[in-house]
Amino acid sequence: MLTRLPGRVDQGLRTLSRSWPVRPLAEPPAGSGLAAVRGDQGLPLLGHTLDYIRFGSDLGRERYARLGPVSWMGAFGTQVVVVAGPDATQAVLANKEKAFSQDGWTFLIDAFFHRGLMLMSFGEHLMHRRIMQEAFTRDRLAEYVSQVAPRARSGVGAWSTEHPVLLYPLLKELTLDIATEVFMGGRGGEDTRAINDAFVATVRAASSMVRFPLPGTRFRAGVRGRRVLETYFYEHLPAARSGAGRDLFAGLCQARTTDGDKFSDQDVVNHMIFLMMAAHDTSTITTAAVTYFLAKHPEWQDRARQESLALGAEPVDIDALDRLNTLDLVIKESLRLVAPVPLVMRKTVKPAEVEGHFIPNNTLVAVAPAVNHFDRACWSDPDDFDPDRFGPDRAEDTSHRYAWVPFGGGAHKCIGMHFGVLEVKAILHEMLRTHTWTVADGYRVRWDNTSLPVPVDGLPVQFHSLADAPA
Ligand code: HEM
Repeated sequence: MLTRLPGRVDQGLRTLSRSWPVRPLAEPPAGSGLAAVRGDQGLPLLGHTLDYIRFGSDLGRERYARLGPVSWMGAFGTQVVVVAGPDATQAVLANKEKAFSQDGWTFLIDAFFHRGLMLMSFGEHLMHRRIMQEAFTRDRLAEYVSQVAPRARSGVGAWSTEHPVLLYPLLKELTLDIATEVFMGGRGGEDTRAINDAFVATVRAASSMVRFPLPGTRFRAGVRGRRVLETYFYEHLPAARSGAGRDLFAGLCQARTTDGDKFSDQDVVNHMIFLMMAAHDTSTITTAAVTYFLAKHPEWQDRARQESLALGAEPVDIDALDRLNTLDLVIKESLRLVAPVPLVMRKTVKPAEVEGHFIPNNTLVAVAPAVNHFDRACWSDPDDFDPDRFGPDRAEDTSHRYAWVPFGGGAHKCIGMHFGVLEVKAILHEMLRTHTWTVADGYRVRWDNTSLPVPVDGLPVQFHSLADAPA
């Protein structure tokens, strides 16, 4: 749908986006020496929602170049301060003065992901994070990988090579399947379809334009989906609590800090619902982006395949995945070019200063990691696909601590980062070991930014079985 817009409509939207009168958000306190944050409302009510959906992080890049690292815009029916560039990102995410809470997320997704780890702030967050960390140790990750690998194998093995397939929905199905295994230990397998539907409804609702449970809306479906998920997890909780299961659900039940802190039943259920959401779309988007870039750059596909074939046909374990160095470079580059979480939300709990700008109390703040990923001060030719930029000789990602931030930074840095990359690697390893793939000549994927970026057209890919390849 988005791709069919004629070029002149895009051009008109771009011109409109830049044409609004720029004004200060709020006057800084007299004598503070701080500058006002400058920006514009955009369309009444909608603000810049439409241009964001259309242009995604390109909108952030344009505003960063024009308005600097701290600006504001109308969005989500309110005013949002947008922070971009590595120094400003560091100021917000490192949060030294404790001026930024997670309530920026609460505003958007609390109805569905109530009391997930990412929605907690300060002392309470720290306590919950310490407990959750126990479910993400390397030993635990090794167990999860041992459950991912067979699922990846059977999933990829079933994909058609007869004609082009829409990769994105296939990957979504596969990652949901993997989640049922790794997160739930296959428990409640008979309910998988209903749970998947409920889960999809909650995720879709998070990006709903309508923010009330009116009949027929995504929001209402999401609230219902949340209820289904709660019932489901509470039903399976006693078994997860009592057994010695090695899945994530059991891991959260068993997690204890050295001080003996542990999760209540309610905590476990809330965290599970959030974790499913946090893990699912992000890993799917990353796998889709890597597949796309490898199709566009067959020399990298070949290079990655050599390493996968060298591992042999045994299902991979965590140590084997760690040896796939080329895939590591490609995944990092794909996460740079297509950051699955392009905005990280915060809200001020007191007046704050970022890069000499004054942000009033109670203001929504959106940090834009995707903009940093194209900053010419950090990256050479940032629009090019060039995985070697992450190699030891160039290490462009170390040009600034906050140059490469697909997983965020500071106290809320993604707790599932290693698991996410391992899952993406396990799927791609299986794809590389068994197939080659291409996209149509001249094809360029377009990302829909209504929620997290997803390929507008489902990403058509033609797979060829390696078994059929000439020797
Ligand atoms: C490629 C995959 C992933 C990407 C790009 C990603 C990205 C992010 C980002 C940017 C944040 C920071 C949010 C903030 O600062 O407010 C975050 C937080 C989080 N992620 Fe991920 N994520 C990925 C995979 C996963 C997976 C697989 C899991 C779980 C198994 C997970 C669980 C979480 C949790 C629980 C948080 C909140 C951490 C906290 O607030 O302390 N993520 N993720």
